Order: sequence, then structure tokens, then C-alpha cells
Amino acid sequence: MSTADNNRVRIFDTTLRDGEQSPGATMTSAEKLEVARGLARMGVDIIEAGFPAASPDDLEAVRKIADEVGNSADGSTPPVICGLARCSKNDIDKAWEAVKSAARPRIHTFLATSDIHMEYKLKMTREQVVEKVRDMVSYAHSLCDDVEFSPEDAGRSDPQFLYKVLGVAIQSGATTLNIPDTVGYTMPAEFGALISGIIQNTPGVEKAVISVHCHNDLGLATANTIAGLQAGARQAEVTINGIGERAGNTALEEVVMVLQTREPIFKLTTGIDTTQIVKMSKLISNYTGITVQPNKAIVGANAFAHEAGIHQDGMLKNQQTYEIMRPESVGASLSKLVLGKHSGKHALKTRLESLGYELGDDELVKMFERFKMLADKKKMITDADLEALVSDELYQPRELYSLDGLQVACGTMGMPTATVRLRDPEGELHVQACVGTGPVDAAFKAINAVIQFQNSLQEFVVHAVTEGIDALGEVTVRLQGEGETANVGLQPDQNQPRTFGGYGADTDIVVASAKAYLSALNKMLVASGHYGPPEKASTEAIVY
Ligand SMILES: CC(=O)SCCNC(=O)CCNC(=O)[C@H](O)C(C)(C)COP(=O)(O)OP(=O)(O)OC[C@H]1O[C@@H](n2cnc3c(N)ncnc32)[C@H](O)[C@@H]1OP(=O)(O)O
Ligand SMILES: CC(C)C(=O)C(=O)O
Repeated sequence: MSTADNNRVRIFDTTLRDGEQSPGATMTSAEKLEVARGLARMGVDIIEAGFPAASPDDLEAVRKIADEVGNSADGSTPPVICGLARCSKNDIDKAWEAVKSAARPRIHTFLATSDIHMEYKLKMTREQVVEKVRDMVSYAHSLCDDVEFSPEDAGRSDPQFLYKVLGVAIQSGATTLNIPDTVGYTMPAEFGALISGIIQNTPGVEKAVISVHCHNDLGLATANTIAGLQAGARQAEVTINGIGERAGNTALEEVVMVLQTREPIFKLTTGIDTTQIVKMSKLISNYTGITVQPNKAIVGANAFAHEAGIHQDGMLKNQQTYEIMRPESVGASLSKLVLGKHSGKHALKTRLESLGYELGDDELVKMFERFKMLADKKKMITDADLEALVSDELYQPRELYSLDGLQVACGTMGMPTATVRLRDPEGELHVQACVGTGPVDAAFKAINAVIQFQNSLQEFVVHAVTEGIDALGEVTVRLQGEGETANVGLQPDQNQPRTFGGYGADTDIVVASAKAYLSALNKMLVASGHYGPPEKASTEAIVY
């Protein structure tokens, strides 16, 4: 097999070996087996299942994967199962013991070739390194036909020395030469040149596949991997979500989607079923507990989400204006238009229409103003927020009951109690006191005791809008009328309970909460035609 005899890039997944070297990423044997099954389903060519000499558990996990994933029952070609080993007989024996039951086993052995690693870590001379590579690659080859050799820290190694070591590895039976940028040090042009130099100068290189293995210390792992492939490498070593030692490895999903999306440039293919990518990303994130940053390419939660109005408008007109890949192509759910402070009228109108609200131009302008005001206070506007805004827009706030006074007693020494004094539409005052789980709950109960209109609290959000001890607290609440059904002409489902938003601001957060609650309740009363004073408004009664 020559270095560049075809345009097929082999995907070598090392999530279970280098990926597991991420601090805290340890997986159980059962989880590793599940991951290996997923990788095989996705079409990975080689699975580096572990480092069998690391522990008996690691060896067992690799053996199980070799048995169960490295053999196929239906006649299809199973992935190569690979075990990593230092250039030591003991490590190589353990790697072989672990992978030999696979239909296509591979031993991957490595030895550092950079001066700094040889001098300080290995305490070996260049000559000793060359001899060790000769001995250990030959030994691995005596056990297994498929041997991969990696000159660790190749990115910082003397290229002339590298050519020599790699030539010896080929002579000794290595069939894949993997070139690691172990500490993520190289620049894409440098790494590409390193690969070209190896292809041009290593004796016998045409007998081996050149592979690249990059780390992300400078955020260049994917760029370096692609540069290596452009220079003639035909195997890429990658991990799902880019997990791995320190800043991680090259992300599988990034390399595969670069090659697919920019196929006309590279003319390279992989055997990966890209629709499995998001599923595998979630599996790895769940098993390792390493969450994926929202803006991570391909698999981040925001990879196909659009918030800016101009982008959303473009997306609504033609998806390709702001998306270079279809979310379905990587198994992600459909593109999301997230409504927030940067959104515009096109996106708002479209979302309202999808909720069943056909607004006229003037109504839309009014709604948009309210929407922007809310978006300044709330990071994301949900469908429920929009429904509350529609209700608010139709039932303009009209103050029936006003807060005339509020007193609370709370702390750790007694029952949180609130006393409220409300003025009804006729100007009469009503006082109620209630206990609650806290002062806000007690205040809401006391308001309910005066107004006595059934509702349920759907949302309660507190924001501090200024800094310092005298911060102004803002509260928004959303109430749902119990048994109340929508009958406003715009609602899609006439049996949907309506929701009403309320807003209050005060330096006292309990007062702000009471104001917000009362404002939502007032809207609910207006909407339902309850204009009059309460039948049973009581004074100075304590309600528990
Ligand atoms: C770049 C990479 O990602 S390489 C893979 C790194 N992964 C791991 O290290 C995970 C698994 N490792 C382990 O479980 C342990 O390190 C073991 C079991 C392999 C070895 O443990 P120990 O015998 O206690 O050695 P320790 O890890 O402390 O030191 C490594 C030894 O291996 C030597 N060594 C390092 N790389 C190689 C190599 N490629 N070939 C031969 N020897 C090597 C070091 O020089 C050192 O030798 P010394 O003890 O004579 O100084
Ligand atoms: C063992 C080798 C391939 C490695 O993980 C590295 O150098 O980063």
C-alpha cells in the first residue's frame, strides 16, 4: 500500500486510548465496549481500544472489544482493533494478547525521537533509539502483520533523524508510520512540510501508510491534520469531540466534515456515516462527563442555531446563506432560530406564525417593541414568553388592584409571613396576612387571599439590573389562569390555558415580586371580565 495510492482517508479513532487520557475521562469496560460498537457502526476504520499494559482492566477492555467488535457475524469487514505499546517486549506482548482475537489486529508501538524527550525522559542516545525501534518493531511484526510505529514528539524532532528512524521502522515491518505532533507545537504549513519531507526522504516509504496524530495545544489540531492529509498522509488519528491529553486531540467530526464539505478542494473521502456524529458526541460526553462547549464546531449546541436578526432573515430566505452544512448530515436536529435581543421582525413573525398567530403589520410592530424590551432582560425568548406577550398585547395592563402596602417577617427564627394591603378598583383597602415557604411565597398567598382568583405560577425570574447594595431588583412572573381557555381570536388552540406576564421593579425584591404578581393577576382579571371588587375581600384576617 503506498502513501498516496488512493483518495480514501482511513479514520483511526483513539477516543478509547488518547481520549481516555483526558483528566477525569475514565470509562468503564462496559462503556468502552458500547463506544467501540458505536464507532464501528459509524464506519471508523481503526479503533485504538486502549493501552493494554496500563492495567489488567485496560487489557481486559481491549480484549473484549477485539472479541466482540473486531469480528463480524454478518460477513461485513470489521474495524481493525489496535492496542498501544511502548517499545518494550512486555507492553507489546500485552497489546498482542489483547488484540489477537480480532479478525484484523494491530499493534501500535511508539518511541520519542525529539532531542528533549530522548535526553531527559528516555535518557537514550539517538543510536539507542534507532536500535530500540529496530528491535521492538521487528518483535511486534513477529507477532502481528499489521504494525504501526509512532516517533513520539515528531513535531519537534530533527527531520533528518526522523527519516532515518522511520526508514528503520519500515525495514523492521511497520506498515503504518504515524507522525504525532505530540505537544501541538507545529503550524499547519510546518506540519504539512514535515509530512512532505517524510514522504520524499524516508527509505521504503511507499510500503507504508502515513498517518497524522495532532494535539490541540494551540487550537491547530484540525488545521494541522488537514495540512498533513493534503501533503499525502492517508490516515488521520482523531477522537470524538476532540477529547484527549491536555487541550485534546484532533476532533473526528471536524476532520470528516472538512473533507466532506470542501471535497472539491481535497478530493478525499472517508468511510464515515456522518449522520452518526452527533449521537456519538453525546454518548462520549455522557460517558466521560466532559461537556461539549456550545460553540464547538459540528457538535456544539449552537452549531446550527442562529440568533442575529440579519442571519435569521437570511436563513428564512435560503438556508445556505448562513449554513455550510445541513444539520441532518451530522445527525443534529433541524436548524434553530433562537429568539433573543439580536433577532429581527422576520424571525419573530415566522415563530409567531408557527405558533398559530397571524399578526397584522401594526400588531407585529407593537409585538416587536415588547419583544425587544423583554429580550433586553431575558437571554432567550421562549414560545411561552411569546404567548404571554401576545396576551399582554391584547389585554393592555389595566390596574384593577394596586399594592398599597407590604410588610414581611422572615429569617431563620420563625415562619415567613407577609401582610399586604391592596386597593380595589373602588378604592377600598383590603388587608391579608399569610405564611409561606418564604417571604415571596407568603406575599403571593396574601395577594391571592384578597383577590381570590385561581391561577398557577408558571415562571418567576429575578434579575439585578444595577450593581451594588442598592441594586434595583426586577422580577418577571408568568401566571396561567386555571380553567381559563383562550378565546382571543389569535390563539391556535381554543382550549389552551392563557398565560399572563407581569413585571415589577423595586430595590426590595419582595416588593418587586408582589408588584409583578399583581400586574399579571390584574391582566388575567381584565381578560376574564372580572372587573369588580372581590366578593369576600376580608380585612385583617390571618390566613394559613
Ligand atoms: C504521547 C502519549 O500519549 S504516550 C501514551 C501515554 N499514556 C499513558 O502513559 C497511559 C498508560 N500508562 C501507564 O499506565 C503507565 O505509565 C505504565 C504502566 C505504562 C508505565 O508505568 P511505570 O512503569 O510506573 O512508568 P512511568 O509511567 O512512571 O514512567 C514511564 C517509563 O517508561 C519509559 N518510556 C516512556 N515512553 C517509552 C517508550 N515509548 N518506550 C519505552 N519506554 C518508554 C520512560 O522513560 C519511563 O521509564 P523509566 O521508568 O525507566 O524512567
Ligand atoms: C502514542 C502517540 C501516537 C501519541 O499519542 C502522541 O504522540 O501524542
